[in-house]
Amino acid sequence: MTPQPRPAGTAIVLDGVSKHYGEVRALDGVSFSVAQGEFFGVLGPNGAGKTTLVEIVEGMRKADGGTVTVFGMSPWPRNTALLRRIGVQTQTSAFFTRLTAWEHLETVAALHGADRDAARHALELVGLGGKERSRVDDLSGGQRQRLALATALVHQPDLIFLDEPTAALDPEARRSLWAVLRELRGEGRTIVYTTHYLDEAEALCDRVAIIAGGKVVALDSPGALIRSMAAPARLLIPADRITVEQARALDGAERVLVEGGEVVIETRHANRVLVEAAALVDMDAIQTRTATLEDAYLRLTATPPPAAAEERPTAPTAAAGTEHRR
Ligand SMILES: Nc1ncnc2c1ncn2[C@@H]1O[C@H](COP(=O)(O)OP(=O)(O)OP(=O)(O)O)[C@@H](O)[C@H]1O
Repeated sequence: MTPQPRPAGTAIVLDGVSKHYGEVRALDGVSFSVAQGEFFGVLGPNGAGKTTLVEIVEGMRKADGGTVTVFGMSPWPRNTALLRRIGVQTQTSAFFTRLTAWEHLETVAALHGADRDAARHALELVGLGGKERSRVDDLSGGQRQRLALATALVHQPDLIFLDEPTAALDPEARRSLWAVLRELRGEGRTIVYTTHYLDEAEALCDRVAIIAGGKVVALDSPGALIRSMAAPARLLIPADRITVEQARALDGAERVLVEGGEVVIETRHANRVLVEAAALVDMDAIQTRTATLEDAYLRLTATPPPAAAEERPTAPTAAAGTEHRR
């Protein structure tokens, strides 16, 4: 995404933050900071500790150890000076369901001490301008998601927490919400965004923290993470155009798989393999897929197989270096 000028300063600082629930160590010495104006993603498998982390920063949970500051203040105990600077959108956002979308937002704006113009701005920003007279009850799932976002934005907070804001949206609605999120970033707001949609994190985030087992296992821009993991590119060639043996013989081919009707060649030297493959197959038949954040994420969060598994007899495998997936 195009870099935008950022407001100077740091929005969030975490230093050695830990949290236990009984025996469960949900967070274990988490330290990082988020700059003002940054679009910051928090990624990780189920149970990694993302919600716990975000709730601690929001001031909804107390950490057991370490320190947290948001705009230089501690969010715990509940800090009312911070509340007006923070907007929170969750999967379970509460609505005044019997009101219209406009009445709902106007009410939320009034509770925050914001004016009607702010409510109007939030409604337009999320693309619900045409639905202001619809009752909240009558909105579709996607429209409710947008209203949840508008509700989090109505008081024009400096720092916005988004929890899977595009969950359950159709592809077109997702893309149009991406434009809204980019606009928020363009306004210089800081965004902390939790998601399992890695394509979305790659498209939107300046940096992402990948959390696994309560620890930060990686933190960088999506591009830098992809490069640092040296995840291979994939060349896809229809299986009726090239044999697995021919593919394996190409200089630079590291792994060859058959997926559906395609021979898939994984390589960190895509150009070299492409030139070689083009001598055997029409170039138009070759599709190239470069590595994505999802590839890097899967490598970073891969759980090693249990030790006992090594002692189990191994199942017969396909030819070395070749795997078949269906
Ligand atoms: N209130 C709680 N009491 C006990 N254990 C909890 C509580 N909340 C979370 N945990 C545990 O703490 C760990 C981290 O949970 P958390 O909800 O922070 O993970 P998460 O990354 O947000 O997961 P998900 O992606 O599934 O929402 C998990 O093992 C979870 O079972």
